[in-house]
Amino acid sequence: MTTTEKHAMGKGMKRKEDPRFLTGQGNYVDDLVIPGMLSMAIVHSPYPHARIKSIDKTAALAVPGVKAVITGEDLVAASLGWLPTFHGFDKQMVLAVGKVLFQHQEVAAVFAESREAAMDAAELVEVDYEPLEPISTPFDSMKDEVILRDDRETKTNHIYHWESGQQDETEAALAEADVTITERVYAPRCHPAPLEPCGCVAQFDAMGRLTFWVTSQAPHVYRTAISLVTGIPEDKIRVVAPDIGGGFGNKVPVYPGYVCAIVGALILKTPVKWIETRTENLTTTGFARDYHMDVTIGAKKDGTVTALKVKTVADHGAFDAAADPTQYPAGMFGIVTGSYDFPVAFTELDAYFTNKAPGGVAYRCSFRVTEASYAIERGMDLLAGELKMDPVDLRKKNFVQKEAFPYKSALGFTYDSGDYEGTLDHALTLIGYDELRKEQAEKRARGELMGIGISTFTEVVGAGPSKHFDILGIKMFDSAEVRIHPTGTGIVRAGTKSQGQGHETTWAQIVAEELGLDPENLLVEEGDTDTAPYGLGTYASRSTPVAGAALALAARRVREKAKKVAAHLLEAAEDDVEWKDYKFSIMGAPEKSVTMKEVAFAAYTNPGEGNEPGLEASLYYDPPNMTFPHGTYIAVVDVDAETGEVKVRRFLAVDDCGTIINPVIVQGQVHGGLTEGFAIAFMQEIPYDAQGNNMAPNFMEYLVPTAVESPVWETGHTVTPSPHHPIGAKGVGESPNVGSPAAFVNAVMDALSPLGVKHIDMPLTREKVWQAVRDAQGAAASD
Ligand code: PCD
Ligand SMILES: [Cu+]
Repeated sequence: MTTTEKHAMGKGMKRKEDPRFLTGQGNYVDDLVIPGMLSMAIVHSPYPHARIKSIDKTAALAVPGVKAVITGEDLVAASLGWLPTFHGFDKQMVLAVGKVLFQHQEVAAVFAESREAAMDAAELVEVDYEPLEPISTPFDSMKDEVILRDDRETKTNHIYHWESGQQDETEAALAEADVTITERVYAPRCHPAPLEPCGCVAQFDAMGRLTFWVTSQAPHVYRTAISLVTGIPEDKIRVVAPDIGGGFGNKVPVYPGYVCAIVGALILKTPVKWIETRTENLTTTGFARDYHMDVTIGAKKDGTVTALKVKTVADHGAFDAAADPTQYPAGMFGIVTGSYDFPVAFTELDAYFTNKAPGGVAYRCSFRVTEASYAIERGMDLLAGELKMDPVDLRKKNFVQKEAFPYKSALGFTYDSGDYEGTLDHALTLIGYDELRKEQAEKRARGELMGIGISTFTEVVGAGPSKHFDILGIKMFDSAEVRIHPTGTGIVRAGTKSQGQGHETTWAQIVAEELGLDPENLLVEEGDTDTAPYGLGTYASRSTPVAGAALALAARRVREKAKKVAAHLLEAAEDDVEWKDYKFSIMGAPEKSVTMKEVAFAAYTNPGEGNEPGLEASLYYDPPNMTFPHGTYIAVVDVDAETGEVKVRRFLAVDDCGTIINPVIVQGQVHGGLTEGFAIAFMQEIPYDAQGNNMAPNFMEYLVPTAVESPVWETGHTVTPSPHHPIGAKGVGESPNVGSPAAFVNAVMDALSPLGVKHIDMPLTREKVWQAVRDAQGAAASD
């Protein structure tokens, strides 16, 4: 077996990056130390809503080692008071001016010789606040009794209205339906909480060129954004994202701290480092979800669905800093019809300001896909309950059929491919569904609460075709560069940036497969804007669908060039040379062949007359469509009626992400995402009390499950390639987070259904489950 075959596509090659991580030698932003570097700390507002009467820097400046304190007014004077938000509907204050709008909002920045001095001094910045009435729900906000943003012309807390689909037809179909269900389901405000918080180092060199090391999922977009905000010419900016300890969508937006660090480095003429604390990460940077969704489904008696309506109220916090593509304020929420063939559908959304932190990032979700998937998968279970049908039968009855692809959904997406029933059947066999239902019936007869929850989700990932998708006007393509050295090794660069996903391995595998080289000897480099081709970065599971395609096509371009050199070496006409079994050979005479390694050497030493020397290519890829991964997830739970405790006894995830590049990495992605989905379903929320206080500002309140709490994950897969992707691959990183919350909740609701409990909003904490059981028993007793 050749090294290519050993490590090629579909093989579970060990992750090339792991030796560095496993031996503690990763290179994170906080590892960077530059002589003379200052540390920055931020002053945060204790109030969710207050007028700033004055700020006194005197005491802070007196702390030994403190070099400067800047406030919002200083930034406004330098025309740096506001940041553009990604989709361009709003702007965000860098440091508060006039008013603070959420608890923990950034008010001032302190620069000092040590982190300790900066933090001590931050506590001594005296801000005189006049507290104002806070608004902590969008339902209060929509009354417009208090207008939160006086900087905006429109005197309302309403940010925007978005809708999609056929309203009249949907209403008519719902009116005619034999059965309808309707339920408000809430996707709670949660937080990606990467283990490494956000941070940066800003340094200007003697020529005035800025190098900015930062925890960024999208370094090129940062470079452009920094240039647009600060006026520094883009060629005078280098953004470097070194190793990143998890991103999960949190490291897509540009944050106020970054602007402050750059300003500090500029005025103090010395490098500045800023590393967030855990509390800063949880309270000020991109939250996720916070969607209140009214789901209505209409169906015939036999279970055939006839219409879907979803009306959402979205809480965007103090600034509309949601990280969504420009033309998609509610992201890809239009995927809410899921895996089901709805003849008509209508969805609308209204977003409001509140005195809560800004964000609305795509936490392991291709922009609001998790919310949409949760809404439809809960809705289908509620409908099954209403019709007294098995949720499996109801789903099978309504699946988009395998033959129907490409399938145009009622909300306008063209699904590329899928085999929903095949995947579901595979999952039912793997988990032994019929046996489980039998066991459940026996337990129910004994009064025990066992539940089985299903989610058969469809996702949309790989933004995107540039005619529809852009961020700040920058089209969402991606890029790759492949350069092969004389000895047949090489360097591969892409516009993406791994935060733990394993691109150093999978990108090498894609190129190795196309070129017949050893992926161990293809160095993958991402994240440095001085060297990587321009790309939109890694989030929304777009890297494999977009950059993965660019890599395969760039490698094929290299192969085309190599073919000319091969023809020269084989003394044959180019047309008589073919690429087969990872080698160039003469058609009909396979014994005459040359390897890519031989061709690479010749490309630099003996390319042949008229052939361009060297062996490299770069390519920008604009995908024709997105990819639509799907899966069937099944959770089995036991609920203790006495304590409200839920035990996830089994959890099976069968994913279909098209062609698999590395099955071990895919399995790791699924395990990680399921653990996050489990946390979201059972323990994680960033709640605000009625006074606007953030009630989960640290890991004592915001719970992250360890291996002890997490269930054992069972996995499986089916393979339905994407027809338009050069290697047939779809994204997978987000699927487990998108598909699992509904499976967990459906399982708990199935367990509680004998008591008549229909729905509980996440997180399904012991208290909530216990309370629901008690309420149901109380209601039964008083009947
Ligand atoms: N078919 C297939 C697919 C895929 N793959 C693999 O897997 C991974 C992933 O992929 P994707 O799906 O494409 O994705 P990406 O783009 O790369 O990434 C992103 C994602 O990813 C995930 N995962 C992870 N992991 C880790 N470790 N870390 C992190 O941070 C993270 N994050 C998360 C998130 S959240 Mo967003 O951002 O929210 O939107 S989105 C996201 C890579 O490596 C690849 O290559 C394979 O193999 N095959
Ligand atoms: Cu989302």
